[in-house]
Amino acid sequence: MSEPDEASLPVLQVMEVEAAVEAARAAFPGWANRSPQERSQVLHRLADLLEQSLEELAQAESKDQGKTVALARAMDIPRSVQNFRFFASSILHHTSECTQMDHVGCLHYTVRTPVGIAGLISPWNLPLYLLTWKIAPAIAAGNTVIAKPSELTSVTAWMMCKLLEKAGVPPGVVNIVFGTGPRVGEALVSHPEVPLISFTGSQPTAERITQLSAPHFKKLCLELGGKNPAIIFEDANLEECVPTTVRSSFANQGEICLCTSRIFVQKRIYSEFLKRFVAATRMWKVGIPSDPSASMGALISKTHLEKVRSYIERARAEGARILCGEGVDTLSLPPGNRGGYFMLPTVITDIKDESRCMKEEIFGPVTCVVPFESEEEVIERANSVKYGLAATVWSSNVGRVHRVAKKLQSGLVWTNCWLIRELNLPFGGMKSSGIGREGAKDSYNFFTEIKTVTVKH
Ligand SMILES: NC(=O)C1=CN([C@@H]2O[C@H](COP(=O)(O)OP(=O)(O)OC[C@H]3O[C@@H](n4cnc5c(N)ncnc54)[C@H](O)[C@@H]3O)[C@@H](O)[C@H]2O)C=CC1
Ligand SMILES: N/C(=C\C=C\C(=O)O)C(=O)O
Repeated sequence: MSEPDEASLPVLQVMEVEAAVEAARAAFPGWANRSPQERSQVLHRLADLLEQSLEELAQAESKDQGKTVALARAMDIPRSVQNFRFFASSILHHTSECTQMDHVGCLHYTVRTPVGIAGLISPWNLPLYLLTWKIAPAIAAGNTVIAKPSELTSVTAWMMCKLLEKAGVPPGVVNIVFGTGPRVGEALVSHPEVPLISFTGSQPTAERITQLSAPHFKKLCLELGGKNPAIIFEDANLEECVPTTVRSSFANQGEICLCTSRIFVQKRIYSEFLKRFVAATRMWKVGIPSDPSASMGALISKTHLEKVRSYIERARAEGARILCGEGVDTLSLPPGNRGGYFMLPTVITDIKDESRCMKEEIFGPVTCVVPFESEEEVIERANSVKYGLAATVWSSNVGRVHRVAKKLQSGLVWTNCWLIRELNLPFGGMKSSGIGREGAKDSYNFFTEIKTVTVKH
């Protein structure tokens, strides 16, 4: 067969979504009727196979995305394995509600059933990690899925496809479609037989998905960006706070929706914190992704690198100070890698809360540090952006930690730590950071329909 030409590619990709819907529709009754135990066994087998391919997958993820192999090996692939193991186990433990109305002789209970064909769309920053975070709960609950990884990072999804049959996933249960958002993503979102969409990515795309889904009243779970504050009180343990805040700002090149990008430091410790933070940032080595001593690899694309750099330029033009990183320090790379999309982790200060660098998601290795005086003031400033995804609070005062956590408009608050994940509990954001939550019970609720049954006796 000859290669398709450019003009026929969009049509073929949309036809692929149609074929995936047919396969998912055909597979649904058989898969939904299996017991949770049977589905659980299949998920465990898939987890085992992914784990056996850990090194190969980590190398591929790094090559495709730009992150270090060390991070893919320690975080992305193990978490993908854990996603399947976790939902293989949690699906066995759900219970339903029951209430009685003895005065009218009635018993009421709820039943849950899988929704049908789930549409899953994931981004490029944590490719297999986020794709499996959606596939695992969806199929554990008895749905069939059509999953679309980002067109920028599709390789590990394709590698996983080759393991599905071996794991015993019946044909048609997991369908992975490849292609761009406007072509393949929209064909999936607009399809009348796909009643549910779980999406992680940018706010403009989420808006488009919401518009396309509206005529069909689809169930939506949208996990979007953040402009995450770190609030550092004067009684914080800086020994722990500084290295963790460097990690929370620059892990995965700052390309995690949970990364810190606004650091508020109480005035009394501001200079001391800045001194230590800048020194620790300078130790955060940028290197080629295969370098085991590198903390950070390359950004995802030239376009993205330019976007991230443009924020630094903007801050400079506004009179902010760049303390380290881009334009201040020299990036040292082997000659063959100098054309890559690398940049140094960058710390900005003397910047106003109204600056776009303090308001908009940059999604790169850039963080701003500003001082604050009081608890009330910092809560108001932390909440003054449109996002509400993740915050960190650093203090040794237990009462304050609880008080501040409660007042922050944020779906997640980590105190004296960052990115310690409890997969049982709800994950997601408020305000423009999205709608819906994922996690053991929340994912189960999202990927099932509920029905109330009343029995008169
Ligand atoms: N979780 C997060 O918070 C993420 C945030 N971002 C933010 O978004 C910015 C842009 O990154 P992108 O990769 O362009 O994100 P994006 O939102 O465009 O892409 C995410 C996924 O949505 C798909 N998609 C794009 N347009 C679509 C449409 N019209 N219908 C259905 N699916 C569609 C893409 O193909 C990809 O699989 C980043 O610079 C960053 O600020 C990006 C990735 C993850
Ligand atoms: N959704 C994202 C990160 C999630 C991390 C987790 O579930 O642990 C993101 O960066 O887009």
